[in-house]
Amino acid sequence: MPSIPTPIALRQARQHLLESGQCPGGLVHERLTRSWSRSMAAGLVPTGRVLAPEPASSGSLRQALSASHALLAHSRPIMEYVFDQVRHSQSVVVLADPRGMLVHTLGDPLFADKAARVALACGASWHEEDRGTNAIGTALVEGSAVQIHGSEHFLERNSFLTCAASPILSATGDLLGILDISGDHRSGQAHGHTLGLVSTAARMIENRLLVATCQRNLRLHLHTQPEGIGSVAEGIVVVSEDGWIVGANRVALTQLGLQTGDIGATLLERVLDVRLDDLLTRHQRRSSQTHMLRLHSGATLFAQLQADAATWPTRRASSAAHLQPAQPAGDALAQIDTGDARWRAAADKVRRVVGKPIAVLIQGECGVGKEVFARALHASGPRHAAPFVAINCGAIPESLIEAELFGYVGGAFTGARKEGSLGRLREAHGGTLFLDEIGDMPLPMQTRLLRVLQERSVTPVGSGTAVPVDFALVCATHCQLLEAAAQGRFRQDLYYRINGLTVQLPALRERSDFAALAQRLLHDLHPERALQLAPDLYARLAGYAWPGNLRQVASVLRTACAMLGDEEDTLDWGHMPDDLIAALSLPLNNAVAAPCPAGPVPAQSATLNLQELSHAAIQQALQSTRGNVTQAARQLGISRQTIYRKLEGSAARQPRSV
Ligand SMILES: Nc1ncnc2c1ncn2[C@@H]1O[C@H](COP(=O)(O)OP(=O)(O)OP(=O)(O)O)[C@@H](O)[C@H]1O
Repeated sequence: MPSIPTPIALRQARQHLLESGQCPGGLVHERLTRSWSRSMAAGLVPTGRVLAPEPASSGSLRQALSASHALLAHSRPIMEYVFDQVRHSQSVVVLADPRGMLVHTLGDPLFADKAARVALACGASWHEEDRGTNAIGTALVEGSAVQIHGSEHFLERNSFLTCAASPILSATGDLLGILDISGDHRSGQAHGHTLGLVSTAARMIENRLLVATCQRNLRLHLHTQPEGIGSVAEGIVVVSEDGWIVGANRVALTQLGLQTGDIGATLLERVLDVRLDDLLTRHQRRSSQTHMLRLHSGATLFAQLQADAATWPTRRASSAAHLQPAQPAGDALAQIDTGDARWRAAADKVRRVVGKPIAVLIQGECGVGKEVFARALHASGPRHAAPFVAINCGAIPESLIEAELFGYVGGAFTGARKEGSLGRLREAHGGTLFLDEIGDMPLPMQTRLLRVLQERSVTPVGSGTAVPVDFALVCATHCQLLEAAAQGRFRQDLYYRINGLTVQLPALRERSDFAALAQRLLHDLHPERALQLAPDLYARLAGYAWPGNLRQVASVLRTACAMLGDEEDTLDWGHMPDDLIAALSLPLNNAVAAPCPAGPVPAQSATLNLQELSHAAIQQALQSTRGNVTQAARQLGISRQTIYRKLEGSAARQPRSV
C-alpha cells in the first residue's frame, strides 16, 4: 500500500466498516479494502475482546525453526544491522515463516512490553486469518511489500502499531518468509522510509541466500554500470551447466525482461547475445573480469561470472557445445546414472523442474527404480535438507489411509493416539512427498488429496482447521493412469494435478547399461572387493528378461555375493539361485552373448525373445513354489500384480513353445 490514506478518509472508511460490517469502496487503497474483506471473511471482528490464537507449541515452533534454518541463518546478521538503524525508535524487527509464524524478533526494550501485549513474539501467527490486516499477513497474501499504519490494522487492539513488511523470495520465486519492522506510531517514529529499509534488507537476505544455495552453479552478477556489481542493486542469475537459467533474483528478472515462470524454462542465450562457453573461456583466462553483455533487446549490461572451480572444471569452448544434450551434473541423479540414454534423458528432464512448483510423475514397470530415482531427484534439489516422505498408496489398508496421510487430532476415533498424529503429508512439509503406486489410491482419498493440492493445506481428521503445507510432489505408477481415469478408477482432475512433468523409466531389458549397472551394484554391495561376473554367466544375465527389473537383479547379486567365499572374487553359476539358473538355461532365441571383460564391462547387445523368457521365469518360479504367487513374486523380486499382469498378457497372445 504505497500511500497512507488521509486521516479523514481512513476514519470514514473505518466507521463504515464498523457500522455496516462492509468494506467501503474508494476511500482507501484497494489493497486495504481487499485485506479488510479477507479479515471479515475469516470471521474476525474489529472491536472488542478478541480471542487471540494460541502461540505455537514448542514442538511446532521447533519444527518451524528447523524448516526455516537457512532463512534464519542468513537473515540474522541483516536483521541486526536493520535493528541498529531503528534501535531508538521503539521498534521491533521481525522475521516470519511462509505461514506467518514469527520465528525471530529483535526488539527495543522500551517497546518490548507493548509488543508482547499484541503477541509480537516467536511462535505467534500473524497470518491475516488470525490477526486481520497487518503488514506481515497482508504482505504474505499480496506477495508484495506492504506498510500498514495505525487504524489500517483490522483489529482495533493493533491500531497503535505502524508496520512495514516485505516478502523474501527464493531463487525460483518461492516465498521463504517475511521481514517486518513494527513500532508504536504514537512515538512519532512512523516514517515512509521504513518500507524502503525493510524492502532493501529483504533483497539483501535474498541475495545472500541465493549465493549460498546456488554455490555449485554458475552465477552472473549483473548491473547497468560496472560499479553496481556487488551492490544490493545487482541482478544475480543462476545458470545450469547446460545453459538454462535456473534461478534469479528480482532485479535480474527485471534486467532480463523475464517472469518468475521463465526460470528453468529459458536458455541464457535466449536473452543474452553471448554463448555460455565463450563466457566460461573468458572467465578461465581472468576470473575477476567484468564483461559487457548485450541483451537481444539491444540494451547493455555489465556482468561478472562466479563459478565454483570444483564444479566448473575447464570446459573447452566448442562451436557446437550449446547444441549438445545436457550433461549430467554432479548431483545425486548423476551418481546413479550408469549410462543408459533413456534413463539419462529422464534425469535431464526432471533436473529442469527440480525446485519449481511442478509435480513430477514417474512411470515405469515394478522395480525399475522409481523410488530410487525420486530420492535422487529430492537430493538434487533445493529441498534436499528437508524430509523425503515416501508413501506406498497400495500398501496402506483403506481404513487407515486417511489418518495416515492427513493426520488426526487426539481422540478423533477409537484407537487414535491421545496426542494425535501429524500425518505423512505434514511430515513432508518443506521437503518432498513421494506417492508410490498412486494409481492404487482409493477414490475418496483421491478427492481429499486433490483438495490438499489445490488449497495447499491439510485438515487433520477430527479437526476443522486447515494447516498450510508446502512440499514438492513426486508420484509414481506402473499403470496407465489415463486408462484408469477413463475407466473411472482414477480422477482425471487429480491426474492433471500430479502430472506436471511425466518421465518414463525404461525397463531393465530395454536398457543399454546392464554391464555398468551390474558393476555398480557389485561395488555397492562390496566396495572393498573388486568383484566380477564369470563371462558365461554375465552373457546369460545380460540377455535375461529380468521381469523384476533392477530389484530382481539387485536381489540376485546380493544373494550371490552372500554365497561367495572369502577368497573368491568371481561370481559364477554356482553362486546363483536354482530357479534363476533354470530360467537362464532356457535357449536364448537369436541371442548374441556379450563378452564380459575383467575391467569395466561393455554394454550388452543381446536381442532376445523377452516375453518368452519373462513368462518362463514366472512359470519356473510358480512351479518351484507350487503355485504360490506371493512366494513366486518374492523369489523374482516383483509384485503379485506384475505376475498376474504378465500371465494375463501371455494368455492373450498366441501360445508359443519355449
Ligand atoms: N539406480 C539404481 N542403482 C542401484 N540399484 C537400484 C537402482 N534403482 C533401483 N535399484 C534397486 O532396485 C530396487 C527397487 O527400486 P525401487 O523401489 O526404486 O523401484 P520401483 O520402481 O519404485 O519399484 P515398485 O514399482 O515396486 O515400487 C532398489 O531397492 C534397489 O535395490
